[in-house]
Amino acid sequence: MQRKVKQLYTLMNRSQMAKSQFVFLFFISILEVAAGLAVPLLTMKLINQISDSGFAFTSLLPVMGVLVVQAVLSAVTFYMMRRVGEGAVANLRTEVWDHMLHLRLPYYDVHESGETMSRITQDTNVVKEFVTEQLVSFVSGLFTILGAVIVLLWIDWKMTLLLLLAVPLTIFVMYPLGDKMYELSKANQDELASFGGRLGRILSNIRLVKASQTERQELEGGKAQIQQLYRFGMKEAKIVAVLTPLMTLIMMIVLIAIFGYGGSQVASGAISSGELVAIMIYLVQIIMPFTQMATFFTDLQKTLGATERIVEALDETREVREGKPVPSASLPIRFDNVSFRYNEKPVLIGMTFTIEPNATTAFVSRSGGGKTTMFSLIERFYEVTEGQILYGNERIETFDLNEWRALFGYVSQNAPLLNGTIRENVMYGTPNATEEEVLAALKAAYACDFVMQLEKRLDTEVGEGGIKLSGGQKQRLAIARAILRNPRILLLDEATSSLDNESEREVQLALNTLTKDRMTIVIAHRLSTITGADHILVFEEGKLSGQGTHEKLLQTHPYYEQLWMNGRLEE
Ligand SMILES: Nc1ncnc2c1ncn2[C@@H]1O[C@H](COP(=O)(O)OP(=O)(O)OP(=O)(O)O)[C@@H](O)[C@H]1O
Repeated sequence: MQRKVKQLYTLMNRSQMAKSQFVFLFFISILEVAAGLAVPLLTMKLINQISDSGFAFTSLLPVMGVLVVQAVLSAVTFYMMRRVGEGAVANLRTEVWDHMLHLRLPYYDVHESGETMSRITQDTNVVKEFVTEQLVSFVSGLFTILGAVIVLLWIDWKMTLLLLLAVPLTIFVMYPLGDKMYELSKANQDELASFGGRLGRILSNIRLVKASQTERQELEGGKAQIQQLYRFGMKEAKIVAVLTPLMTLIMMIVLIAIFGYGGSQVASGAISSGELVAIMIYLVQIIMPFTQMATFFTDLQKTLGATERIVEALDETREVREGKPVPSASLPIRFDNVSFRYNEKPVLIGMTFTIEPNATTAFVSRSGGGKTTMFSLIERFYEVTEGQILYGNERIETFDLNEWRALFGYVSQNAPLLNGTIRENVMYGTPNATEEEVLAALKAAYACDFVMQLEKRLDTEVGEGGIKLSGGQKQRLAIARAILRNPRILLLDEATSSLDNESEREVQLALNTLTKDRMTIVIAHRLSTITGADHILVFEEGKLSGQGTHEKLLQTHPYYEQLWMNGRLEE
């Protein structure tokens, strides 16, 4: 528990919560509490005065004055409280978002995006509600209780001790329930995150779901999780349902005891009726924050659960971005005895080869042979398990990551598009491009004609993942994006796979312009598209089994020859 509270404290510190504002808030709430504590005393005075010398309007003024001051202070406290809390949580969200964007790719191999989303939105929201709503009212409640108890001790210490009997009783009730609440809320948040993950996964593949008619199956899966969430909710409800009336019950018992005792004191003349009224108002002032504290502790437990999950995510390693500047000359990329595995199974074993600048190099293997993995290693999405990859004579990990990734343009098999307009998609990664440059890139990618026929042209929305475009159109936009980026190194993954003959010819022409005098690495699925490559690397079983030009390989490499005869690489 202590460790978790410390975690929350560190997290709030990390969120750069404005300390000066917090201190100001603290003082204002003390003032508010002081004003509140003065009210019963002034009321006592008023009643005593009325019973001594009758009612006079002016004797009301002090109480009214203090009530107005208290109201103003309360408004300021509320506003400041929200300001500090909202500010802190905005910073926290920014930090989590920033962190998520810069995590190493392997994190996303094991965490679903929906789960990550829930961390950024829901967990931070739990922290926010706690900081903005509970924390300060807890502090001012604590002051109110302390102040009221001190004044009560002064008025009648015996009665106050009777009142304080409620404290151990309450702690006895609250502590075990609070622990249970913590476990529940963590399980609940985890389930919610996993439900978010499911939603993201299913909704982004809704076409597949419909085509496979798996709506019912997905509904059942979702329903099971919804039911689980319901059960958690109900368990939580049971605890709160018991806790709140239990607290009220304890308070009522104390109240009745005080009433009985106080009444007899007034009857015997030991205290005045003004004093009894003051005692009663103090009691109300104490009871209100006291019952609130029951939810404070359950909320604290909930918040600690959320905090732990945020801290877990923030503790994940980020990509190291700083490094040497990348040399300005085009240099070869060399794989020097590189081995790589994602988990247990090795994907690449002892690879040694060179990719020359200003040339087109093609990777050939059966499906699953590790071609995409090599792209990922070159782009530094993953790190090699053994050996090294060199740019010139330097290991690629030593370069500044931003500069390194800026070298690449990537056109992939499934042409990823983001939701947004055609313009936004082409300019993604090149935000400063001019209208002319965008149009030139579209033209070079043979995409200008179809874009100009669209009603809104460059401002046409492509839909989620480019759903409103054909496969070939998407691919040509991806090529236009790469052309606009004008990268030093071009990575092509089966760039012409979803085009008909006519578009394929056009795109091939565009690619020829794009690849000219540029280091280009192509993943080949159909050998016909790479016969003209300067250099072809053939991989088998995770190892390099041959290299050379198409003609040379046909003569010297039986496996390559066999692939060529088959005309296809897929199993
Ligand atoms: N993120 C990952 N985590 C674990 N294993 C992976 C991951 N990505 C790929 N693999 C595995 O690594 C092996 C190589 O995959 P890779 O995608 O590099 O092959 P590929 O040659 O590009 O395949 P294809 O031609 O079918 O696109 C495969 O066995 C695949 O299952």
